Amino acid sequence: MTTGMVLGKFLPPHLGHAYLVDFARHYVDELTVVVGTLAAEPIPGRRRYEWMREMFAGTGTRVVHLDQELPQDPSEHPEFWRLWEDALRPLIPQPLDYVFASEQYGWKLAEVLGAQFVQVDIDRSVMPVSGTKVREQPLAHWRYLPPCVQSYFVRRVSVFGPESTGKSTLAKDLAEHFHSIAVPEYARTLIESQQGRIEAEDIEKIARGQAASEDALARAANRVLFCDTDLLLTTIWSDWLFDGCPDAVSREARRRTYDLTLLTDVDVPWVEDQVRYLPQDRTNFFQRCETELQAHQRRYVVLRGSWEERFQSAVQAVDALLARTD
Ligand SMILES: NC(=O)c1ccc[n+]([C@@H]2O[C@H](COP(=O)([O-])OP(=O)(O)OC[C@H]3O[C@@H](n4cnc5c(N)ncnc54)[C@H](O)[C@@H]3O)[C@@H](O)[C@H]2O)c1
Repeated sequence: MTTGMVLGKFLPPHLGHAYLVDFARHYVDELTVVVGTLAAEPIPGRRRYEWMREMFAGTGTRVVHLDQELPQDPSEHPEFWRLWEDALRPLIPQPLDYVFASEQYGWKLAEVLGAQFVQVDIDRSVMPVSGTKVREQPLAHWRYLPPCVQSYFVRRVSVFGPESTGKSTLAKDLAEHFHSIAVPEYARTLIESQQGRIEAEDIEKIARGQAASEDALARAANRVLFCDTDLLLTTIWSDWLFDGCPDAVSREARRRTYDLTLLTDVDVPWVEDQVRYLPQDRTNFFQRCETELQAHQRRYVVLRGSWEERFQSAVQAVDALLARTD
């Protein structure tokens, strides 16, 4: 039986790393992937370790987490190699036959661990991507990211506002225009299943369903996810209808962040349907929406005018968002 090891920071994991790990696991019988992380790095180590576990689940690959604060380059410490050997030995099989890497340091690392070095793609010619490039411009390297990592970098756009102002249609139209997807409004699903009734206890179910749907679809989006409403709007509805909102829902609403919010104004005709509550209060509701967006320091754009004008303003705002590199 042959054994091997891949070591990396995976900051974040991308398809170049996936190629290296897949190569290695097809080369040996038993592969260990060591996810080495430092506390000060920009993406939490635990998350990277979980991503790598998810990416190779069911393949027989062992993924382990090394979160010791080790020097990162031989120039940083006179005992660099001994420190790394001591840290790695307890995590890897004995004996270790092969070390796989696309780095020159692989030669020395293999020697220290008593293994042979297998060089994979030093020039990164198969998957021309790096962690630095992904962190600098995640959207430009989208196709090199696995779905779990895409969901971390996806830009979230919330379509927000009073009822009957075209939110659902706009979210779907935007999704189509940007070749992505829209998260449907979960309240509608729930309320329709109750023949139009809503009670205070439904607020938590609505919030849970909305959040679950958003998180599920974040993995399937193409760079930008359009959310037909979000939990902040659920808290406003809860206040409006039931004079208060469960703490858990308010907390979760504060925790969730959006890169852009499109606030739809009420200068369009009212359309009646089963899931409608406040025809006479749309203007007040709109004002409350704007106040809450400001209080939560959300970046937002108000959409006004005809359906076409709203759509064009929304496209412009999303284009600007996708062009941003921050
Ligand atoms: N610099 C050294 O001499 C040295 C020696 C021993 C250990 N280390 C430590 O090893 C750890 C891992 O470092 P890292 O920066 O190599 O991790 P990394 O996450 O950048 O890379 C992990 C592995 O994937 C390979 N890889 C990256 N992009 C690839 C692509 N597009 N195609 C194919 N393969 C690709 C890398 O070459 C490496 O072998 C760090 O903690 C580092 O300090 C460094």
